[in-house]
Amino acid sequence: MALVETNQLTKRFGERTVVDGVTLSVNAGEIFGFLGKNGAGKSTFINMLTGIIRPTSGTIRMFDGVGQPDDWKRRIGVLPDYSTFYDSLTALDHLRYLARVKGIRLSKKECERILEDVGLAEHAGRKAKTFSFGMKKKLGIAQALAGDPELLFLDEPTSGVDVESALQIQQLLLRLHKQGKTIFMTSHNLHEVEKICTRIAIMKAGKIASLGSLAELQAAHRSWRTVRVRHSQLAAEQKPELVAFAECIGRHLQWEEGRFSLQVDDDQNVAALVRALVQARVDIYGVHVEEPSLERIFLEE
Ligand SMILES: Nc1ncnc2c1ncn2[C@@H]1O[C@H](COP(=O)(O)OP(=O)(O)OP(=O)(O)O)[C@@H](O)[C@H]1O
Repeated sequence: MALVETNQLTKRFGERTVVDGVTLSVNAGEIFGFLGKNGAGKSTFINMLTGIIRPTSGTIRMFDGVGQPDDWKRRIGVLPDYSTFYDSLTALDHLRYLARVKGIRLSKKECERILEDVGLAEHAGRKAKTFSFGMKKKLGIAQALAGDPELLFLDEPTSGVDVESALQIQQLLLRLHKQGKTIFMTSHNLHEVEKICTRIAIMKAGKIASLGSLAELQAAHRSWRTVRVRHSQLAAEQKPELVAFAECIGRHLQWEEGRFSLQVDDDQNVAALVRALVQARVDIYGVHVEEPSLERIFLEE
């Protein structure tokens, strides 16, 4: 079931088209990673889906067309690209306040459970002005979870937080996913996206440049796989010839003492490389072929 479907969704600010005719659908049960360089249009896209800004043109269909736009607000939880906190309100107050704005009931016990989920249980009664950046991020996620929404829009849920907090947030997202929640998130942490997202879109200048699971993106960019070889010592006169051969069949050659890496676009070239080394009587200690990382796909997209 598609929880989010957009058709030719477009947003212009003045003369500038920031989201350019995006047609996309996100199904129930996905952790959908929405990537793109700064200014690609990700937040603008999310802000249209969450009703913060109005599209210039195109359509949005939520929850498979079931329910009214007023209900959608209660069925989604949002961590916006910037969150506002009130210095003199505690973490608990923030959840209660958000519940009132959303028009949902939230008991103290439920608030405490949410704060526990995000790792803020001990700080429930502390005022937000005493919170670190990472704690505020967790509080923002707690607000998104208020009312047990089935669909979460999280704009950079781990940006600016320390490694330990980022891992805790990633674990939380995986737990929420296991509980059946659908998550639409942006992130600049490609390693995190590789680890937790079930499907990925890369946005470029307002359009979707790539879309699919990590395996599908890798398959579409297979020409970028990297071969790593560990080998025995080369005689001085052997190296120029082997380097010339490697550069002829691949690219981005990096050769150090006893090991090299090369990008190739065809399995035949892996075989040719190994043959060339064997013919040169070089002992091969290891050959490892790596699929392109999301970082490489992202940079070359
Ligand atoms: N209200 C606005 N008025 C004019 N321009 C805007 C407005 N909101 C966003 N923009 C512009 O739209 C472009 C896309 O912004 P957006 O915040 O959607 O990008 P993003 O992909 O989320 O970037 P980042 O990764 O930095 O958060 C930017 O150039 C931004 O300056």
